[in-house]
Amino acid sequence: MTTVTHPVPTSDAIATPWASEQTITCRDDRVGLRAIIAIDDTTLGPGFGGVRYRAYPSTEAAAREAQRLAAAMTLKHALAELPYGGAKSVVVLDGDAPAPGSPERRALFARFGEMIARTAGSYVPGVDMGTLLEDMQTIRDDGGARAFCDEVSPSPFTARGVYAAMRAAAVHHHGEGGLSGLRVVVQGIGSVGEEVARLAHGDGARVTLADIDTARAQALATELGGDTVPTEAAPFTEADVFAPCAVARVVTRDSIDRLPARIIAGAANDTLDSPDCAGALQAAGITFVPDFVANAGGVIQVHGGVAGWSPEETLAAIDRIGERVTGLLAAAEAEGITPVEAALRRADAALGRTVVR
Ligand SMILES: NC(=O)c1ccc[n+]([C@@H]2O[C@H](COP(=O)([O-])OP(=O)(O)OC[C@H]3O[C@@H](n4cnc5c(N)ncnc54)[C@H](O)[C@@H]3O)[C@@H](O)[C@H]2O)c1
Repeated sequence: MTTVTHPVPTSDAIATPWASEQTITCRDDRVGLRAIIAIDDTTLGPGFGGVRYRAYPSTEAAAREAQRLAAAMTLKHALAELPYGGAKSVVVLDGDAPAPGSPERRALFARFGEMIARTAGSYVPGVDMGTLLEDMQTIRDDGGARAFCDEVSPSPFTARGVYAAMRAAAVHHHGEGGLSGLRVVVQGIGSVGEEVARLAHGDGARVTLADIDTARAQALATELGGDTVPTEAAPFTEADVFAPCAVARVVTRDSIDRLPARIIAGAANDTLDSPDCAGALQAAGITFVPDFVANAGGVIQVHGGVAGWSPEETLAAIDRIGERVTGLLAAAEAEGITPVEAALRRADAALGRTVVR
């Protein structure tokens, strides 16, 4: 049996109890489970969102992350016109994660699956940072819960959508040539960033790559005839397009004056450090494609599987992210608002309420 060292959650465990429609804590000491499920909004359908498995400095931080990411999923699904609400869960990691395929890991996700099943379909999990397709299979098979992302990785589809978004923004700025001849900096050469770099390169862009795993970035740069920069230099590297595909909040209020790229479009959730960055970017002449619009390719692919779409229909739906970006950029210009505000107004209309700005 696993030894559990987590402190018992106290009354301050949930950061903002009313931030989500429902926030559920889960605990089972026998398998070392501490988890938080945030179901942000079910107006458009069951709350769908990944299971993040990582360490947190406090229970409050874990709850905040679940609620914040769940709210972003609400926006993502509303903008992608998918019949899902927004949700997210975090499983708190204490020490090293049990190895994939180990009995400990299976017991943990089986138990979490049982707790997810109690939501009676209001929460549908998928993969996220730290979780694997096989964890979703455990949640489904041993826990008895509905789970998405249990067979196919969403990452290549997310990358395709990011590329469509980036290309649409480039056409908006530079005309039909799209990415041809432009320099694209990709920060984070993981499962999404690598494919984004390949697609941009295939479209005639020169790529500059950055990853904390410098060998990984260098190997791909060599293959694609590009170059590399240190990760912290990536946003400030001379370029036409900056694609954040690693960590959150890389665009801060005081960094905007130093960003050379005129287009920011990437996969990373929560790219802006604070909401006022959107206006500051616009004032600086930088087109920011909202991350929750650009990175919806994975959830569109998941829905294609649920709805029985053909592979062609799924890819066409992902490619329509480009048309959506074109429409948002045009609406933002016409109305004198930021692309983020244009997207939030669409979410307001879909959800029948004003979402938190
Ligand atoms: N995978 C998806 O389908 C999907 C969907 C929506 C959003 N996202 C978001 O896109 C981002 C990338 O996802 P992924 O699946 O490719 O993740 P991943 O874990 O496969 O890759 C992340 C990469 O970023 C690198 N990295 C970590 N910190 C870095 C830093 N400070 N600077 C530069 N590189 C750094 C890692 O070494 C790794 O190569 C994440 O923010 C994720 O939340 C992913």
